[in-house]
Amino acid sequence: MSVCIPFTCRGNRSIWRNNQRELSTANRIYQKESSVLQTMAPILLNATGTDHSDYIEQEEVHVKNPHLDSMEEDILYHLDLGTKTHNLPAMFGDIKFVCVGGSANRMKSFAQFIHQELGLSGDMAGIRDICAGTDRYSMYKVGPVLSISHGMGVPSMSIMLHELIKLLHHARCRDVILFRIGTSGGVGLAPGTVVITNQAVDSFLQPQFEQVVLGKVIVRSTELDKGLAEELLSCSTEIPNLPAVIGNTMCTHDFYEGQGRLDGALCSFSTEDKLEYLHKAYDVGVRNIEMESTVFAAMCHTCGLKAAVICVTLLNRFEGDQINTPHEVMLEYQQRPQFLVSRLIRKRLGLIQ
Ligand SMILES: O=P(O)(O)O[C@H]1O[C@H](CO)[C@@H](O)[C@H]1O
Ligand SMILES: O=c1cc[nH]c(=O)[nH]1
Repeated sequence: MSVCIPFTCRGNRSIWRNNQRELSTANRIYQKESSVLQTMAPILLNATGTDHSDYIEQEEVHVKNPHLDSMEEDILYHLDLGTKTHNLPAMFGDIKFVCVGGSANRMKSFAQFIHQELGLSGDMAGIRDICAGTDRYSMYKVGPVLSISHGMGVPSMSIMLHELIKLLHHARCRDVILFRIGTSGGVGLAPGTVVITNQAVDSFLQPQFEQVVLGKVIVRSTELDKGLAEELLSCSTEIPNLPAVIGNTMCTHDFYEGQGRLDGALCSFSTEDKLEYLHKAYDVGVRNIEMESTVFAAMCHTCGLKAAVICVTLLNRFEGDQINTPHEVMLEYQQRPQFLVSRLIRKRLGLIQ
């Protein structure tokens, strides 16, 4: 008996509701048979190849770690979840869309917004933070959508993603799509423009993510799903006042010097040096700068997960460094990636044309 209920992304709302009913029946069975289920994971835990095509054929969530196979229990420490303490297939088995963003408040607002957008019943005012037992990340589940904060920078995103991908794997999720909905500095774009990432590049403008492992550098591709990016761009044309482009996104390890800002506590370069760097980035297609896209793209790509990065620009970096946009305008800007992702989700669920 598997609790992984087939889910048709392009199906309609009633299919999803039926799946909810089946899932809760399955969960009751799970509670009786959890020991049997422990041995039935359909996931290739011990996949060790390096070629992405080794993993992409089945649309399951692949964990590339053979050691997990022999662990009796997996504690997802920073999410305050675990395989023995929580019935992960019951709690998360129906997840199809995962939206991540830096701020805990933004991801709570997104959960409330998507609840309304999906036309679900119930009061969302007191929505529960699934990770409330830890103050590292916040997580909300709304039907087939999971909304999670990741904090700022690559290490924070990376820790969250390790545990999120294991969570999706333990929960036996299938056909999951991940979106990063964030903010960024624009390069040659009007503030408020949404950039859908074509390629995530590092500070050397290379489409790769470098991780130091046992004192050696491992390089991973930051390829994102081109079809998904085009689908998002097409959704943007259906939403009024939502300027969007597809462009490359530079991911840095710092907000100030690392992004060529002249206004940090330290600055070792001139205005001319800054502009030369930003123009060099612009010439290779960079249209925005943020701080997590490379590790997000690399980890999703390696694990065979479809992913997209959608960040609104808060300023045009050719024109300045300080973010002085009024608070209400900033809030409206931050909602733009959410509107876009919501539209795509509703289309995929068959709720709108
Ligand atoms: O708005 P979020 O998602 O936090 O993303 C951007 O904003 C933060 C810097 O202000 C960095 O995390 C950067 O990537
Ligand atoms: O300039 C900016 C704005 C938001 N986030 C960034 O990382 N950089």
